[in-house]
Order: sequence, then C-alpha cells, then structure tokens
Amino acid sequence: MVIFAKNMGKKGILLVNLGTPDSPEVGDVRKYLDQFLMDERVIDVNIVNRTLLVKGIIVPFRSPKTSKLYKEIWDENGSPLLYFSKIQAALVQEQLGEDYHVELAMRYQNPSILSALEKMKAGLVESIKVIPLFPQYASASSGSVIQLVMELVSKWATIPPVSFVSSFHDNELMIETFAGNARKYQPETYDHVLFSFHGLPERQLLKCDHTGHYCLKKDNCCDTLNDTNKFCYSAQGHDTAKLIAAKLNIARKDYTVCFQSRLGKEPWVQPYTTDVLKKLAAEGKKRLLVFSPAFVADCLETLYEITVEYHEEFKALGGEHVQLVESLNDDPKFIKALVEMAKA
Ligand SMILES: C=CC1=C(C)c2cc3[nH]c(cc4nc(cc5[nH]c(cc1n2)c(C)c5CCC(=O)O)C(CCC(=O)O)=C4C)c(C)c3C=C
Ligand SMILES: [Fe+2]
Ligand SMILES: [Fe+2]
Repeated sequence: MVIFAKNMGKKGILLVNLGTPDSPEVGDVRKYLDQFLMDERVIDVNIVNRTLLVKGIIVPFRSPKTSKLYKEIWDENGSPLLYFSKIQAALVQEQLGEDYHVELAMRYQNPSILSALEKMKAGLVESIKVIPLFPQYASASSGSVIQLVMELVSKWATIPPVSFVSSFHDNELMIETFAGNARKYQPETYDHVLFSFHGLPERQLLKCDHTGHYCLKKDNCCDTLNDTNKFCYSAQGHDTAKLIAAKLNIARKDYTVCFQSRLGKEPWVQPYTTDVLKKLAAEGKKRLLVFSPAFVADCLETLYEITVEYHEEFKALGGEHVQLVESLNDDPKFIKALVEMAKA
C-alpha cells in the first residue's frame, strides 16, 4: 500500500535509444542485428524478402565482423551507448524529482520498451511522455519507437494519456552543447568541417514527402525546412548543421553535410561521407573536424566509424587528421534540454 500511495500520480517519462547487443560476442550481436534489421521500418521490404535478406545474408555474414567492431569500443563500462543512456536517464530523474517516474529503454535488446512500460504501469503513472533519443525524425528510428509504444500501450486495460516527442533537431540547448564541445578544438583552425549523419535509404526519405514531387526531385530540396519537408530526416539534419555552424561562425563553404554507415547496394541519402573524404583529400584539405549530430551518445558509429575508419581512410588519401567532436553524453546542458522536453 505504501508503494501504491508513493507512486500515485507520477508523470512517466520514457527515454528510448536504439539499442546495442547484450555483449560484443557474436551470438549476442546476431540476436541484436536480427531483431533490429527484421523491423519493417528498418528494412522496409516485404516480409519474405526481408527474412531472406536479413536471416539468410546480412546477419550470418555481418555478425562476426560487427562483433569485432563492438569489441573495439566495449570497455569496462560495457557499450558506450547503453552506459551514457543510463546516465542520461538517471540525471533526468534526479533533476525532475519525485513527481516524475523516468525509465530508459532501448528499441532493440535491453532494457526493452516492454519492461520499461511495465514498470511505469506498476508505478501507476498518470501519463507517459516518450522521448526517442534521436534529434532528427526517421521512420526507422523515432517512428519505430513510437509505433512499438503505441502497440504495447494500446493493449492495456487503462490507457493513460500518452505523448511523443517526434524530433528535436533544432533544440537550442542541444545545438549549444554540440557547439560548446567543438569550441575547445578551435573549429577555425581546421581546413573543413563535416556534419556526418547516420545514413538512410533514399526510399525511406521519399516516403516522408506526401506531395511526391519535392524530396530528391527539387535541387537542394533539403537545404531549407518548409511545410513539405519538415519531417524529412535529411532536411532536419541540414537544419541542425546550419544552427551549429551559425553558433560557431562557420561559413557555408567551410562545411559539408554528409551521411555515413550505408548498408546494401541501393542508393542512400547523399553525399556519402567516404566520397566527401576523397573529395576533400583531393582538394588538399588536411585537417577535418567532424560532428555526428544524429546521435546523443557515443556509439559504434562515432567511436569506430569516424574515429578509426574515417581517420585511417583520410590519412591514406593524404589527409592528416580527423577530429571527432564528442557526443552529448552526460553534458549538463543536454540533460537540461531533456528535462525541458520532459516538462513541456
Ligand atoms: C539516427 C538514428 C539511426 C537511424 C535513422 C538508423 C537507421 C539504420 N541503421 C541501419 C543499420 C545499422 N545501424 C547500426 C548501428 C547503429 N545505428 C544507430 C542509429 C540509427 N540507425 C546507432 C545509434 C547505432 C549504433 C548502436 C551501438 O550499439 O553503438 C548497425 C549495427 C552496426 C553494424 O553492423 O554496422 C546496423 C547494421 C539501417 C539499415 C538503417 C535504416 C534503414
Ligand atoms: Fe543504424
Ligand atoms: Fe528532403
């Protein structure tokens, strides 16, 4: 009874990031990739083709390679993505205080969205606000989180008010945190700045354009946000980049928005980061400062792909240095951004 009374009326805040394997061992990586890539919003082809592609080709061939990469970034704290997400949730709970019940979940693997929602239900929360930890909206990331939460909560006998943060690509505190992290590197001393976002198949971008004649059809369709492209992942990414660049007085000619981590042979959003590295090296650029503003915590894509892979690739092309700007992690300004979103 005491627990019942204590939890009554709390506002539930569910923070959700993408997820990571339970360990870097091949078996756990296989389970993670299988759950992740069988999501119909991630590999958005029919179930037969998705099953053949994911279970027959990608998971068996990719798991051993991805396991090696996870072993490179796994440290005594485990997966950086999970480690920092847990800290973010704990700090948000601390700042929101007793009137709130904060849970962290991962879209894939653990802690699961189901277990987090069950804890909230047991805690008798009076409402649930879901904050997918992806600054820019994509059907494959935020969309997938929102769909699963709706599916699960829709089965409850009592459905509390549920709300969702769809994206926060232009959040002032988030922009300031990225800019602040970059200042110590003195961006003006670099030859060029990259805003390297996680990639997305072009097909998925096109689905966001309900007019059918704007996205990827008009020149520079993503350069400015308007009513047609306001949910476009790429257009929101360009906006994030523009806002960070403005804070740091980086001129448009001195930065490039690009997309990394392509999977498969179909066209993904362009330009690809690897192509941009080649172009910049050919122009004689030596030192690059790289932001990764699709992520709010360090993860495989920042710690390995940018810091190791792109660094080595650029050096092999004649460049000298690729400097990653740290992710938001436990920065107090970003925690404040989350707290404000939770309260809004
Ligand atoms: C911005 C958020 C993300 C979007 C959008 C996204 C789309 C997307 N991803 C894949 C395939 C893979 N992504 C992988 C890792 C990974 N992806 C994100 C975020 C988004 N993905 C994060 C944060 C991470 C790292 C997780 C960590 O534990 O550190 C991987 C696994 C690694 C690998 O094998 O390369 C795959 C695979 C697709 C196909 C896709 C869009 C359709
Ligand atoms: Fe991904
Ligand atoms: Fe677009």
